[in-house]
Amino acid sequence: MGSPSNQQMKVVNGEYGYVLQDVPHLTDYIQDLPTYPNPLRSIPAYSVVKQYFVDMDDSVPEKVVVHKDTPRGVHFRRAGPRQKVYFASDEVHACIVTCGGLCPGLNTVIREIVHSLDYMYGVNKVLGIDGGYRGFYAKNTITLTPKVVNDIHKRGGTILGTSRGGHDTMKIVDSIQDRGINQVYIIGGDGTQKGAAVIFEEIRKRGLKVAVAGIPKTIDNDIPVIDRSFGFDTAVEEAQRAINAAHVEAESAENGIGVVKLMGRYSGFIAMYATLASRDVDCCLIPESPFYLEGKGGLFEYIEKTLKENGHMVIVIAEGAGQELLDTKNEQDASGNKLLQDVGLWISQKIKEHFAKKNKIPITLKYIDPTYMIRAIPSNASDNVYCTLLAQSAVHGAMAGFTGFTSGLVNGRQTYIPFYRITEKQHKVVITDRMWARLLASTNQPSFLGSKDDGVEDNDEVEADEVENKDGENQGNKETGTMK
Ligand SMILES: Nc1ncnc2c1ncn2[C@@H]1O[C@H](COP(=O)(O)OP(=O)(O)O)[C@@H](O)[C@H]1O
Ligand SMILES: O=P(O)(O)OC[C@H]1O[C@](O)(COP(=O)(O)O)[C@@H](O)[C@@H]1O
Ligand SMILES: [Mg+2]
Repeated sequence: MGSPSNQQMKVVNGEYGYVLQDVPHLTDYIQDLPTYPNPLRSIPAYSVVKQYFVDMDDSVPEKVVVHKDTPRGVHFRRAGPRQKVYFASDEVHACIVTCGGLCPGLNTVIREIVHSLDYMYGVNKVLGIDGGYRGFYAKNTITLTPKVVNDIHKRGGTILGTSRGGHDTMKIVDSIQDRGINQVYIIGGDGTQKGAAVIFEEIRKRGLKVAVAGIPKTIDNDIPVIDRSFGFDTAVEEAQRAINAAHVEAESAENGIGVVKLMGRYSGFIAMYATLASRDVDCCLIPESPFYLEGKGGLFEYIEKTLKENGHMVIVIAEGAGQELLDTKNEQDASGNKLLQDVGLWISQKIKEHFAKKNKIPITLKYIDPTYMIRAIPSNASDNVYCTLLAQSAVHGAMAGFTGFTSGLVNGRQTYIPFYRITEKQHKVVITDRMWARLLASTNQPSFLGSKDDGVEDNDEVEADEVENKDGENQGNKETGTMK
């Protein structure tokens, strides 16, 4: 994707260093659009809520830890229903698409978009696009009604299907135009949101009255700005089952070692949180923290020491960890994501070889790979509520005429975030933050910083994040009540 256009970069500067990184609005490029009173006013459940409508000037700060002399900093527009809407109920023809890898909660988001459109705004023309972006021009659509989606939150996956690759901007926007769609809800990760940004750009160029709303999806929690991604909480919880199994197996054998691989292509949040939650893990390996096997301060030395002291151990490894140590083939998936080698299998083999060579310590190693089992389950209670808020915020935003935005939780508040902030970088664990230090303290594992080629100095992304995270604690993206 090229640099964001001026339309996408709407910045408002206020007093005392206040900055609003605003999102585009249909009126930015279409003049004299009619407005309508928000139909929520006449719904009994909502009409009793005091101050139900969000004030036009409400915004949410990106950083909540401040000093007395620092400027007020970057803010995002607060999400929620507005007094006026820019679509009449019977004028709306919405569509929903899910792209990229699976994540717990996708069906809940789909359900809640359909329900919010219908029950809050009286909209009953909603299409599901089958099989990701390419479904816009290559497949049939699915008619979505509250009845059709009523039970889907109990199922894993996405009832719409998903895919990688196949993003053809012109064909997608042609299809949107030909079908008379005027609200597009795009659920997906970093790749998907980049695709959404170019779709928005083309729609704006064509001058179409079409609102484009993104809902951030990533089981890896690798999307910046937002507190955490939906499905992450579920993934951490489900990972406990695999870790427990590894621990039981390891404990039951002499010199038992349990190895658990968890998802996390570039960001090790699932592994880090699953480790912190479990307390049975002796070593957590993530992509952000390079490690080495042999010699002083290396993994083998630590395994030997742990087996001697405890008689067993559990290792959690994120799928993207240690890839630089493997024979990587440089292959990509259809979306351009690097295809990874199975690091869990590799490390299990290396450990077995090491102890076989030593001949002194017989070990029993069990390797557990629950990655796709974790990804395919329905979302837990807390993620279900979170998905509902994300979906409702997206619908309120599109109805209010906002476009080119991702709905996201920032410091515990729902906001509208411009696409360029979501796609500009990946959110990663900062290994010099307190949260990683807590993990090292809890597992007692080596930091692997002793090696001269530990890679930390060379990791630009980590350094950039470190600066960003000065007020943070390596959780979602900053200090919040949700993920401390
Ligand atoms: N830079 C990009 N521009 C346009 N579309 C993209 C871009 N990167 C990825 N996509 C599209 O977004 C979709 C999902 O991307 P992918 O990386 O597979 O998953 P995720 O969105 O979960 O990161 C795919 O259909 C892919 O073609
Ligand atoms: O679904 P695939 O193609 O097997 O890819 C697996 C990848 O998908 C993920 O689960 C999520 O990645 P995306 O958010 O990019 O879809 C990664 O953790 C994992 O590396
Ligand atoms: Mg991705």
